[in-house]
Amino acid sequence: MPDQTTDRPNTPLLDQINRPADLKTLSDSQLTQLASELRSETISAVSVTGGHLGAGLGVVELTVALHAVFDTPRDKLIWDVSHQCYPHKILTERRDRIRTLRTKGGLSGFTKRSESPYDPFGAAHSSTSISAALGFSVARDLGGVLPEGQGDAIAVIGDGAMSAGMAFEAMNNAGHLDKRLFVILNDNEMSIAPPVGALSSYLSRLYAEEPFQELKAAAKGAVSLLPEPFRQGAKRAKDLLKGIAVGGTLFESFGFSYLGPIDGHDLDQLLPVLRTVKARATGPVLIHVLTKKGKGYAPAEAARDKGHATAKFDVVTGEQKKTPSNAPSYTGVFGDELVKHAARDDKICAVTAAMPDGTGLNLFAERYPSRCFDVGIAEQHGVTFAAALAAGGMKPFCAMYSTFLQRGYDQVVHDVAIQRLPVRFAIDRAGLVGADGATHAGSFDIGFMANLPGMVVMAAADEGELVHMIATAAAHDDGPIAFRYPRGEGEGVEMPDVPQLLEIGKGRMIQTGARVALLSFGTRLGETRKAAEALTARGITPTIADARFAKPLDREMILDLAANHEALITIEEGAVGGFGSHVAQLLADEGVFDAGLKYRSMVLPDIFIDQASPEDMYRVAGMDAAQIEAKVLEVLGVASIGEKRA
Ligand SMILES: Cc1ncc(C[n+]2csc(CCOP(=O)(O)OP(=O)(O)O)c2C)c(N)n1
Ligand SMILES: CC(=O)[C@@H](O)[C@H](O)COP(=O)(O)O
Ligand SMILES: [Mg+2]
Repeated sequence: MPDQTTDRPNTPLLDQINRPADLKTLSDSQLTQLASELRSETISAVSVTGGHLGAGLGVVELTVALHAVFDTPRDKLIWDVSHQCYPHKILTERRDRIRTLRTKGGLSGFTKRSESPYDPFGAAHSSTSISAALGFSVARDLGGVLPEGQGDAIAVIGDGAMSAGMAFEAMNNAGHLDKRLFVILNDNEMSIAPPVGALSSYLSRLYAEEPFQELKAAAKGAVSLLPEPFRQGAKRAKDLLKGIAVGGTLFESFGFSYLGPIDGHDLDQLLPVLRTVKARATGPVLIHVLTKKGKGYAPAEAARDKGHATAKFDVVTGEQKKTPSNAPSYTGVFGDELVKHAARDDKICAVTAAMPDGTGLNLFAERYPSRCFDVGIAEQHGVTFAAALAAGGMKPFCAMYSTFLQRGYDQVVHDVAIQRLPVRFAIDRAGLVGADGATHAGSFDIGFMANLPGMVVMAAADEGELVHMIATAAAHDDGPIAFRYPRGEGEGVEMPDVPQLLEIGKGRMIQTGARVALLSFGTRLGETRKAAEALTARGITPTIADARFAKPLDREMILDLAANHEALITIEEGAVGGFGSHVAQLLADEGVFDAGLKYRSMVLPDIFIDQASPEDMYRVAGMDAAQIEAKVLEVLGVASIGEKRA
């Protein structure tokens, strides 16, 4: 029951836990009680902050069991993606700050080395945990020294994350090195969307073949039944538990001992199994644990995404407190527009890497299921697959978040760009994204796409522009093309009745002024306009242009702006090495600096910016309207308001 005075759950046992070592003093039945309190505390905390709820609720018992059995931080507990780490944070000396999750100055929503010694390896992109656990195991065996010591390495990886190539690369290597390490496969039959692909079917078969109830009944005696040692002997744990032979598992062929499936919500199963493997394992062991995403909170269990991510919510009703939107989201505009194009052109198809809802392709999948491909968490494969779809005469839109496209970069270079294949990259979550912080910021795509020969790179300044760019990309058959747009809602502009086909490499003038030209690439155009208004009030009316293209550049427009203004400032939501760098290169090559142009480039600073609201993050980056105004004043040598007052 919640404590009515504070709106917080009653957690008498949890209140006595300051660190994981305290769990060692609890009996198994107290650990079960602790898990229940930990679940209530997690729900309560996320109701205040919003964030990733379902995954954490699914691993509450697992978190308790792991901390009760292993000795963190000496043992290295590595959470894959780490969106399920909130219960872990509560148990590892961060409960006092748990209601600051994902906010400016607060706890990160992911594990983070700089935050706690209990987070030995940061994550937020998926499928890195087995590689990391293997690295720790090898470092330990080679005598690597850490202040907290080095014990076992344990990776907890979800069924979605397990489908990615990197997880298999790591297992391949781990089986070969034969190091003692533990992989907990947390199988909840969910990714963000229902998982897809052969591995998912394989895992379902694994436990469909096991009469789970029988296994549950046998589990209390599991310790004595476990094979010894795990790595040897023909019989598998599951064979022993059930008394029949069902053949080797995929994981065993990688050199892992396989144990499971076990009920990940039952501490009577988890504790003996973990204690035994800790005592006896010599090589790599995979423990297959079945859990429910959203477990123990009805609204999450009932939700389509099992409470994967939520806004702040009312704990009693589960109702989310979403801020009403004033404009369509960029993602929504992309999803709607692509469906319209697909209706007219049956060659248009779409690829997502496990993010059908996040990229807006869910609508496409509904309407044109045979032309929409969720490839799972497999950005590398997704890009190459799209390249071959293009080579095969289709018109693929490869829709990925900027940050996740990073994982498919060699494929962008090697399979798409070098072969000049017309893949259309819809790059969502471009720029700073807010609560997910630095790991999810789309900071680098302008740089890494625009430096590729033959790649066309566009950025939408608003949702209307996005409509034009989708149409332009659909029509562009001569090589690859990319368009980027941010997370969240658009500017509220009037939507075009008919999409325009943009001339490749041509920008547009927004307003003509004097002395200084502001050349924006992307959605900073809104802040640029605000800055221009403030400057106009001070008697300086800047010229504003929207570049639309970082590659190819609108040379004519840029050189014209340079020739007719005392100063030129470029503004983009990306790191150094992007649009501004290309403009600077052009200006240098054309000798414009020799003629005395004052040039400044406003880019994301050379730091990883921690989570906050996107507005706050852009302020930290020095890129809001007031900071654009200040930059203009500085470059023109005009005293700013602050300086005048001083
Ligand atoms: C490389 C990469 N691609 C996509 C994502 C987005 N993503 C975050 S969690 C998630 C689903 C993970 O599913 P699973 O591993 O089964 O964990 P669960 O949420 O079910 O606990 C996805 C696709 C990501 N974090 N990293
Ligand atoms: C953990 C993860 O990678 C995703 O859940 C991500 O947080 C989704 O971000 P959006 O909310 O922008 O879709
Ligand atoms: Mg899952």
